Amino acid sequence: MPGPSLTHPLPNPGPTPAATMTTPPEDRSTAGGGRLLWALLRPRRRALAAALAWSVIEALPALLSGSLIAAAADHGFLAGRPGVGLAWLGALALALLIKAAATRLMFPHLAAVTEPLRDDLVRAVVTATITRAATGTHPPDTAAVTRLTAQVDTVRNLVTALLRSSRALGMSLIAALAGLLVLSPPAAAIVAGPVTAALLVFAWLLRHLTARQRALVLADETLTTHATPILTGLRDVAACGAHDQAYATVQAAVDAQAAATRALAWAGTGRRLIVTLGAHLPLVILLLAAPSLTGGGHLSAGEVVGAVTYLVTGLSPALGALTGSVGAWGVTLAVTLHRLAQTITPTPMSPAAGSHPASPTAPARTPAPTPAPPRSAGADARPRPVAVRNGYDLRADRLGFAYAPQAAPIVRDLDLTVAEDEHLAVVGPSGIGKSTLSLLLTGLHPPTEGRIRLGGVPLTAIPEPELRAVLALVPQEAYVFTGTVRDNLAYLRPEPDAGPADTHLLDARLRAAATAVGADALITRLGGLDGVIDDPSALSAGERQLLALARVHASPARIVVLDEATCHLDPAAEAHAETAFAAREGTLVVIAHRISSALRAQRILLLDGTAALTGTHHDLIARSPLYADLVGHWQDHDHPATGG
Ligand SMILES: Nc1ncnc2c1ncn2[C@@H]1O[C@H](COP(=O)(O)OP(=O)(O)OP(=O)(O)O)[C@@H](O)[C@H]1O
Repeated sequence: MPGPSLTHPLPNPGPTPAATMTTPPEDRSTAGGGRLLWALLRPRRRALAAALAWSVIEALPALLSGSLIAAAADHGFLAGRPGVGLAWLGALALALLIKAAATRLMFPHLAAVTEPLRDDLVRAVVTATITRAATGTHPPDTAAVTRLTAQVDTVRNLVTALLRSSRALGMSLIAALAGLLVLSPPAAAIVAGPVTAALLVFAWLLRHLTARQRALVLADETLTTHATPILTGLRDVAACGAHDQAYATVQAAVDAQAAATRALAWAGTGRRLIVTLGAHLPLVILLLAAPSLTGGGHLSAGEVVGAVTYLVTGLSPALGALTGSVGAWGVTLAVTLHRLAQTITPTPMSPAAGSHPASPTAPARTPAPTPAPPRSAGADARPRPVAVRNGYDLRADRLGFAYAPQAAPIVRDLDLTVAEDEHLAVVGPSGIGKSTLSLLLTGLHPPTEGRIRLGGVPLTAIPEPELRAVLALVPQEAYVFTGTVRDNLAYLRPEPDAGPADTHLLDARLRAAATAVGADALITRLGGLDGVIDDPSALSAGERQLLALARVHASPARIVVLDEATCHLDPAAEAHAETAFAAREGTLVVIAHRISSALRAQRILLLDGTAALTGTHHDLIARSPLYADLVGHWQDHDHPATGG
């Protein structure tokens, strides 16, 4: 029976976070989770039975403690025969030793249950995700796999913890009650009522805890879904100064998660009541009734001590820990298993929405999160073109940078001038510091040594909004947010004045930028500038790059740094986009990952870890064996058939 698919993991979020997380009625059953758990445990039932058998022996002290202490008191210490009393206590010590040995022998059986369980679950989750991707139009949703394998680990840890503690505690509880019944039926009668009431209240509370826990898991998943694209494009978020925009996209999910956590914590406080009702109350009643019970000959003094022992050392801790562990871990386990059960039931793909079907984890029935608010808090910080008095040449003097005070510097003593309107390519082996340099040149990381000046003004002296308006970085992973295509492309443009003529001009500028970088076909497919991007993760990495390139092309930036910003495009599309930036007014710095990018530049900067060389392609081929090696490697890679 197919359960609801992870394709639609979330209820429909509305404006109120608490309401958005309400679980739909058909989702309330945890039967799917129970079936999944049974399917996982069934092949290991022998190991489980062996672990349970050892638990019975582990419960020996709980069963015997009260009776042995009663005997020690009545027949030993109170009868003036301390030796006999000590012998009874010795019997209790022996029972505790047997318990320790049983615990030691039980553990391998427990491990035989829980360790393979994790492997089976991971296999099922990954298989279901790949099956879904193979039968649909989207690549495997790696974020979902990460999220789900985290849930698998949760399940493994919870099953282990529950089997380890609750199994023993449950046995102790039963053993303490059985021991009390054997020792003294009147005492057992006093305890029976409150314990039964406590267990009934616990059963009722469990339903609430489960609902709250499920709401929390859903809130966690919503937050992950909304936060993943932001985390992936974090550099682009920083480069665009889009912190407020990015936070606005996840804010509702963050608030909903906080509300769900608080609601669960409140429900959890009810567990304390259960211990009070089931263990503390019978103890008080027993102590109050003790004089009449002993006076009437129903109980001996030793039996009262024995009954109190059962309550204090058996029933109370077992009930407390059991309600704690089942109420917290058990509820989490039930909910997490239920989510996994939904996930690993392969389901048909959802029909594509327009030309852009939702990704496997994209909540297709879930309306987009807060539609792209025009940059709220960023309104004041909106980049405005700035006139830098002495032009736009970018000059680094004795530049140095290390990621930590004790770490080896990535950039050392670098002197570099990038002239206004120059087209520079930066090349070097992987990990040499090209991306780090791009962050320094655009002022996104302050250097640890030396300084960078723009038109003679240190970057640190230029206000951040002005800096962002002039210097634009397009990193490898582009940030595209939920909203219209226009919102995305116009993000770095100054706000047009209210008039329709301004809007018209802005649209023309955005369309021209899109055409220049080769994004026009994509934008037409998305529905034009008014088209809504519901789920940015449904776009391919190359499509997101095209949108980020068009956004920066349309911006007023005078210096653009492309840090492998075209790596997901094919060589022809890359050439198209780079040529558009080269033709655009202003300076272009390209972190090159293909020889063609280097060849297109007027000048090349080669980073080799100790020194930085600049020159044309031919200069560097003649002067630098490292550059010749890099070129050879690129040629092999780009034209393997020619053998370089
Ligand atoms: N945030 C960071 N914290 C610490 N070390 C970092 C950080 N970012 C990068 N590094 C390290 O700095 C060095 C240079 O990294 P960088 O990404 O700048 O190199 P790159 O030349 O761009 O590499 P690639 O061509 O592979 O993208 C690497 O050793 C990298 O591990």
